[in-house]
Amino acid sequence: MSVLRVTLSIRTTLVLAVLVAVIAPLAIWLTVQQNLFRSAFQPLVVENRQAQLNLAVSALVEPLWTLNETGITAVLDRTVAQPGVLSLRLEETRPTDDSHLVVHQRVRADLPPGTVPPPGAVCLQAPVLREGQSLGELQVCYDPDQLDRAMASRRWELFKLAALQAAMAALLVMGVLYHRLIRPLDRLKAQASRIALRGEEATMSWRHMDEIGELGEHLNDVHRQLHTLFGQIERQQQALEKLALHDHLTGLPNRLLFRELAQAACATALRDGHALAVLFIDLDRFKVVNDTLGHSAGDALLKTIAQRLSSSVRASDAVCRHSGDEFLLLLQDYGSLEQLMQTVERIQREVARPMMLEGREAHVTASIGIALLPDDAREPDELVRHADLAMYEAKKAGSNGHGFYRAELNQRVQAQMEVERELREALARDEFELHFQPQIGAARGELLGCEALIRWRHPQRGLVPPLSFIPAAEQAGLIGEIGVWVVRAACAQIARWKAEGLAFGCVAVNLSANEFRDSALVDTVRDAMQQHGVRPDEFEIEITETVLMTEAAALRIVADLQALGISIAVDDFGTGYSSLAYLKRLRPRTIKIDRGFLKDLPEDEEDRVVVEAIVGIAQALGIEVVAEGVETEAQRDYLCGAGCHILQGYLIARPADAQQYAQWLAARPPDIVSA
Ligand SMILES: Nc1nc2c(ncn2[C@@H]2O[C@H](COP(=O)(O)O[C@H]3[C@@H](O)[C@H](n4cnc5c(=O)[nH]c(N)nc54)O[C@@H]3COP(=O)(O)O)[C@@H](O)[C@H]2O)c(=O)[nH]1
Repeated sequence: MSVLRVTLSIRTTLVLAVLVAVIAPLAIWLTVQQNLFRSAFQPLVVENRQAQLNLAVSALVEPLWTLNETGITAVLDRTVAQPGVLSLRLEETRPTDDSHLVVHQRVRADLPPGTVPPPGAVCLQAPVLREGQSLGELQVCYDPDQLDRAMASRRWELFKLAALQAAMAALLVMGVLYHRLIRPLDRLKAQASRIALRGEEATMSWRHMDEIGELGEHLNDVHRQLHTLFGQIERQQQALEKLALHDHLTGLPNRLLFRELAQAACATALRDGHALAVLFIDLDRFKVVNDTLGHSAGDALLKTIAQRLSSSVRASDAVCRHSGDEFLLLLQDYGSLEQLMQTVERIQREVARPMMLEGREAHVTASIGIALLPDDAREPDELVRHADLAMYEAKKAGSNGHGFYRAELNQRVQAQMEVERELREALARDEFELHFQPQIGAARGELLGCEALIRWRHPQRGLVPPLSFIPAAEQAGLIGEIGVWVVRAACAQIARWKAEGLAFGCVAVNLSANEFRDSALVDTVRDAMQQHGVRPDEFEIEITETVLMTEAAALRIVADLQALGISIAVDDFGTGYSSLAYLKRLRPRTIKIDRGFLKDLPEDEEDRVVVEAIVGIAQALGIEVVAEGVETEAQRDYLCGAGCHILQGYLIARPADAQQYAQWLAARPPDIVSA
């Protein structure tokens, strides 16, 4: 069903309605009036005509009798001038001479002469009698439209009167409607528009408390409520925006806002040729403070540093918390490089000031990397990345340092990223392989086992040693996947040797510190051993001392591995913290003296002292000592004499792939030590 949409405004509708309401009754009234008039005046007209005729006839008796022509003419002229009379005709009958007929005719002055009676005229006639004797006959003809004419004239008068009344009524009604309806409606409309546009001045005063006035007051209420509501929403929105763009702990802009500020600042600096620097700040020793004094102290420290950084630079510069203990500074128009360095040193001095946390004095320092626009980069993300690289480089040189970005840092990062990409591909293409280096008993030379050492068979570069890719894998977060591969590959190899009937002893694998962050390592090892039927005495894990010192979860994971029956060897012993407390708690099966202590043996006295001390401690704790990197017979003899239990090194065999190692096992002399 189609809906007819009426688009007439209320104003137009009301005007039309008022006009119809005034004109229609007026027209009806006029029509009724006319009919009433006609029916009332019709008989009067007839009577009036008859009376006129009678009057004229009476008036004619005397002149006709006396043959007074002047009198006759006067009566006739008077009669024809009567309203409604068109013409008259008097036939005179002379008493003296009947045969002689005198006829008098009159026509109304505005009619052409000779038309008696005019066509369509209503004619009345009567004899003129004197004492029963006929003196003549008078015929008077009347205008048939006399009444209509009279009515028309009256109708026009009535119409003018009625129109005047109607106009006055319409004006009155329109005036009332305008003041009480149309104008208030217009005001309502304007008020609603202002509310819709959220105008401040939307409240209106309403004098008449009629329906529209009440509606207007309601709108005032609505406006007040909306105003309050919008105010709340705006405040909440501002709070949300602040939350989204600011760090909730320090209140500083976060990296999102920093990016926006930096974008605008870079554009202005490039346009105006001004200097601009981005400083990447990383706090040294924050982790130590956080770990020792607790997280609330760490939070307080970050807030203090945020205040110190903000007060160290101008209000036009931007300070932002990037993440954790990292901050970004945007220094606009910093002046000369010398002035920039003064600012950097001021920041470092401010950060390094001691502070009281949890009743204890604490202090941290700042490592700062600096990238400059436009020399180092032209857009914010790149400036931040380069400043980060410079900070990383500065930190490597020691804490509380600063350094500028250099292009070769980026090249190094590019190379690192390339290695990472290649490592991912290597994992996917299974390009890694394990090599094995034997470990033998120092006293009798019997085979005790081997160390599994990873190699990367690179399609172009050939066999790549682990030190060329393990650090990159650690940085790329790929060391976990590589560790899983090593564990599974070692277990699979053990299963193959067992299937071939080879006596291989115990296989030790190397795992990095990062791998001891995730307790899933225990499941990986258990699953691999179960899958390949490896016994716990056939499998060993080598960890470095630093793992135990730096990874909080490592001790728990090591304990879980030991609970599986797997033995632990502490690698590179003597190069790290060499904490006796850890040794006592961990109880590894072996410790491996780092080959750095062996290379100048037996000549170097200090190395001899270290080796003998390690052997002494190990013996006291019931731990066996592996001497790795044994290259000469003199080293071997000294180490055997010093009490080392196990030997590993080129003197016995170089690391070899599984096939060569199996051949070595099959061909090896029965007693290599005593040879
Ligand atoms: N996380 C993992 N680390 C691993 C893995 N495989 C090896 N590594 C670590 O890489 C480092 C270098 O290993 P590599 O190049 O294989 O060198 C080993 C031996 O070849 C070398 N060695 C052994 N005997 C001698 C010797 O007489 N002289 C000499 N100059 N070098 C010798 O020592 C390395 C073994 O050292 P260690 O592990 O400390 O016993 C090395 O730190 C490996 O740990 C892996 O799968 N995952």
